[in-house]
Amino acid sequence: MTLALVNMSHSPLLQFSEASREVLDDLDGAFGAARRFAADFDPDLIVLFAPDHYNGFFYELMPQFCIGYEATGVGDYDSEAGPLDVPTEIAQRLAASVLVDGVDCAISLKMEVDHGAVQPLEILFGGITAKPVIPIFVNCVAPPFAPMRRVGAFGRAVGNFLRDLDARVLLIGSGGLSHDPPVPQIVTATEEQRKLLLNGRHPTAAARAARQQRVIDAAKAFARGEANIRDLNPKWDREFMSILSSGQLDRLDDWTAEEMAAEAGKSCHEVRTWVASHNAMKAAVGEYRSTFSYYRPIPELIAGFGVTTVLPVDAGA
Ligand SMILES: O=C(O)CCc1cccc(O)c1O
Ligand SMILES: [Fe+2]
Repeated sequence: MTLALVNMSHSPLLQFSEASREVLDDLDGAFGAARRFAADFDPDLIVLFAPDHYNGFFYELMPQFCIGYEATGVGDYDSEAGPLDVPTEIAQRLAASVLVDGVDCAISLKMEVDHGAVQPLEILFGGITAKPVIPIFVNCVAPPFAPMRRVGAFGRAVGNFLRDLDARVLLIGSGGLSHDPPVPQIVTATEEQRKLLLNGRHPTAAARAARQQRVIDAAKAFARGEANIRDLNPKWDREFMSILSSGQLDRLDDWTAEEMAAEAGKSCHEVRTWVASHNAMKAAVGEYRSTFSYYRPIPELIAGFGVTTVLPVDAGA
């Protein structure tokens, strides 16, 4: 086993925003650093912790964690559609091992993934089939949420399996830090939104376009300071990132979902992918160190945007 980790925020607004050249160039610099890190590491396998935004997982049956044995990109926001290259046999052994380790985890023989899983693969590797990847869904948008200590335990169970796997594995955690994009909420949903949240699989092109346009318009208003969504919280984001880089992951155990959303917006729960992946890293390798870290609050993307790369302490300089 040899491990490396990349955590990165995502935003489908990257392709649809009015962010300035300066902002996009700055962000591209961070993507470049993460891309070089991934290329240097040259993984045999990617283990990708990702949220879903009501494209593959719905309230009809909402797990907290799900390991994909096969997976397909749905192509929202022009993200790449089609099958991922999932090594099914390893995914099966991973799931069995996580269960034996004491964390109840769903499996999917036909997972559908959205920009949350696809965007980091596109940015780091140029596409969804460039490398074998095991996608792992972590519920980050649909309350109620697993307690943070459970997210940690899940990550460690994944790490315990990877420790004994004979492969170079790149862990990825995908998702924003503080942010509050207008994803429909079950408690305030209209009749039509309720249908989407319950089982909105495979919407018509028109329905998808309308839904996405709402988010694109909200981003433009937010950048002008006019949207009715929660502000980004750079202080919270920086503190969260410094806890992860400190290695003291148990400091996150008692964070409650309500406090997190109150401080950093409803979609800040996407940090659960960072927490799971860091716990996996720590369980597999022991001490780790950050080798690159970028942060910038980017309202045009509705994202406190972070990019970090991490190696085991004993991996050399
Ligand atoms: O329409 C959606 O599905 C939400 C899109 C979205 C926007 C900003 C940051 C994100 O992380 C994100 O996922
Ligand atoms: Fe997201």
